[in-house]
Amino acid sequence: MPRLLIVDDDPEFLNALGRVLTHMGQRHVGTRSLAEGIKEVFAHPYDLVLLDVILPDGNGLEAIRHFQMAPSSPEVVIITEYGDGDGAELALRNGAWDYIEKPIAMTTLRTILKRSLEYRNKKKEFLSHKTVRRDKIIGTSRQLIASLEQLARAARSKGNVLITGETGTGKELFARAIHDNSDRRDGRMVVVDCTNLPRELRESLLFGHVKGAFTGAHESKIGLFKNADGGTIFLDEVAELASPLQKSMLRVLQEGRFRPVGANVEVSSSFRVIAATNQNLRKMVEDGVFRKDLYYRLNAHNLHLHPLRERKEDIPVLTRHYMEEICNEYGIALKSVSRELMRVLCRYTWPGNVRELVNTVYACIDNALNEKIIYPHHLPLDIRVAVAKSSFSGNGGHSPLEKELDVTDPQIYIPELEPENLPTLKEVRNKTISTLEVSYLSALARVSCGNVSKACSISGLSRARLYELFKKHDLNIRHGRAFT
Ligand SMILES: Nc1ncnc2c1ncn2[C@@H]1O[C@H](COP(=O)(O)OP(=O)(O)OP(=O)(O)O)[C@@H](O)[C@H]1O
Repeated sequence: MPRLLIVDDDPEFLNALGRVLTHMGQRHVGTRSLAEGIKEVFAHPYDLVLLDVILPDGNGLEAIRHFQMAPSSPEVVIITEYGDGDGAELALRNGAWDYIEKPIAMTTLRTILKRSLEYRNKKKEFLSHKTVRRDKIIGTSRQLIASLEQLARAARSKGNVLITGETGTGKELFARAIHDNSDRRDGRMVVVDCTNLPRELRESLLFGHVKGAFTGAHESKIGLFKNADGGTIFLDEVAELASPLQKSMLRVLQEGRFRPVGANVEVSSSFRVIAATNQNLRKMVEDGVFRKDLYYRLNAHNLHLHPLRERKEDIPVLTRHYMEEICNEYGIALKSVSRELMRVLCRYTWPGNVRELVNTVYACIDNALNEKIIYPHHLPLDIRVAVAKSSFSGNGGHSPLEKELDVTDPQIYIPELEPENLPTLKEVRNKTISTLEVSYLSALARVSCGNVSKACSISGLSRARLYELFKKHDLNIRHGRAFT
């Protein structure tokens, strides 16, 4: 049964909401400050946190990520007395599931609980790899999980798929995953780069030809569509298909039959099409430069991949994954990523998306030579320049994730204080270190997916010290994605 945590400093509201939840049969716990709430969520697994905004020790909107970093990574719903558009935007951008105003109508509460818990179950299913083998697809952001859901749906169905997204977002990677998860996985996935089809040879490349069909056709040859028989054909950059080809392609897609160049009879092939584009194909249809009928044929399922700048949460995990992979490829010891470097990576906008990130990791490793830790000065100059420029552009380029990584930011951990209650420096220091450790351990549990050896290698901690720290903070290591 799902567990809910309420964080609200108003005892009356806490009691009233608690009674309603009990009446609904929901298990719940109430806490009255951010510190208490964060401690609770790190100590026990929760599915949903109902979080107030104005709390005695800080602002709930700024603490959303801290709750989500707990081992059970709960969904967060913001509940506020003073709702406004900016707060709602900030809440959703910081990863909240929803933003609602008090007093809360029973129906609203019911709907939110139902939807968020349903979403959470689905997410669990995807993350546990049971419904879809995600293979090399790395990332845990909400956007990536949504794309994985679309992937699973597309893989189960027989319809064609159109994958959209900017360059380097992983369209080909997802196409392969759809094929590998579909019932055509034993057939081939044939890739056709539609930008690169030589004009005079394109029909023969796609549909094949018979001997003597044209000068140089010394042998009969089957084309790419026949090669994909029983499998999948991946039309990369489909927006680049020349108009005459769009017409023949439509026919092939409709009939599953085509005539090789110079042949008298048609051949058939059973294939499924996955097409990809970084263009706005719908707009091209409206502008009359792409066939509407072909567009609808291709777009039985649409899978959209978000640019990396909209899912910065994936940057650390992708960076570490490729750092490990490339160090293995080079046969060198694993290099670690400094916090400063990660901060710069999270500030950059990644116009070339994951491909650019992968190339950047290569460049950093090359530039670091024998150094064990990668720092910002190992980055390619253009990235350092872009980030430096953006930090003078008003907001300092700070993303919520960057703040999250900046675990030493004292504002996060020192509550607002009355002058007469100012604690000693030692007390503040101990509290800050303690909060920092809790934050770090939970992040560690998440990035190492519960693998103790990996966690020790990332953190530089011995096994004994790792367990000691978990115990010290009363974190239950058996829960959620904690260590096994
Ligand atoms: N979620 C991801 N996890 C791991 N690697 C990824 C992910 N997304 C993309 N990549 C990697 O980024 C690189 C680019 O991916 P891919 O070629 O699939 O992008 P694309 O969208 O097809 O690009 P283009 O539009 O330029 O053809 C590849 O090395 C791929 O493995």
